[in-house]
Amino acid sequence: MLEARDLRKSFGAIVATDGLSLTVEHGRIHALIGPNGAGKSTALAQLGGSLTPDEGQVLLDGRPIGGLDEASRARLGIARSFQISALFPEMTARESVAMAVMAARPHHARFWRPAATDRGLTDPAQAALDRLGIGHLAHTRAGQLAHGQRRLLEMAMALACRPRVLLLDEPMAGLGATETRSLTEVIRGLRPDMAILLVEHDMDVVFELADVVTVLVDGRVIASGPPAAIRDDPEVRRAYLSEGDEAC
Ligand SMILES: Nc1ncnc2c1ncn2[C@@H]1O[C@H](COP(=O)(O)OP(=O)(O)OP(=O)(O)O)[C@@H](O)[C@H]1O
Repeated sequence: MLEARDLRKSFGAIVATDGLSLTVEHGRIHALIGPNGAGKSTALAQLGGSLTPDEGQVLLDGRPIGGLDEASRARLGIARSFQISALFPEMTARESVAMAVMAARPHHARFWRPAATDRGLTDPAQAALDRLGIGHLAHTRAGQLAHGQRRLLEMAMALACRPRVLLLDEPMAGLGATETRSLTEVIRGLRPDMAILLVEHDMDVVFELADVVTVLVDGRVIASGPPAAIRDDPEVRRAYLSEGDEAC
């Protein structure tokens, strides 16, 4: 569904993406792992459209989308977790999600109608909050939510756009054990409906959820395949897994 073909991206002398090719398929969770600075976030940014590759192609359903910006890709169904810190803390959870729904609509000539009262926006927003188990927080201001609740709100905002492809950059970062458990179940529940690319440092989560694991080191793919094969791959163990979590 979403494909990267031979992507290359450098920042000065740093080669952050060095010929990355991967395919994220519908109904599958594809994890992208690797040590610090391996190029995971840079790869995600190129797929999401916030960063332009120096070379290579990004394709959705076989069609090149490299010329589209992040907003245009979102309208095609590629969602990325929003950064809640960039939002207004005064907005309620439901208003925040309603804004995300509006932004993802192809024809959002709705500015004359407040997002907070437009049922066409608030109903899907409430449904997304309910799906993540935070429906009861609909009228709580984003700035008053606990960290774990904010992460769930970010996810609700991404889901409210009914994405076909979901790009997740470290969704478990900063979550406690219980929150990690519940977000893992949420992501598992999304699998049948979309293609998911997951960048995550928590290896328990990765190996529990992923159908395919791609390992990046210095911007290059050193291995890609089913979790069991990746876990046993000697090069992966040497480069990454055997170094433990502190190598993440
Ligand atoms: N905007 C930028 N300008 C300069 N260098 C950058 C920029 N973005 C990333 N880099 C560099 O590119 C390399 C890859 O970074 P990236 O953040 O993609 O790695 P990562 O695998 O996501 O790391 P982490 O696991 O620590 O988040 C690193 O060496 C990083 O310092």
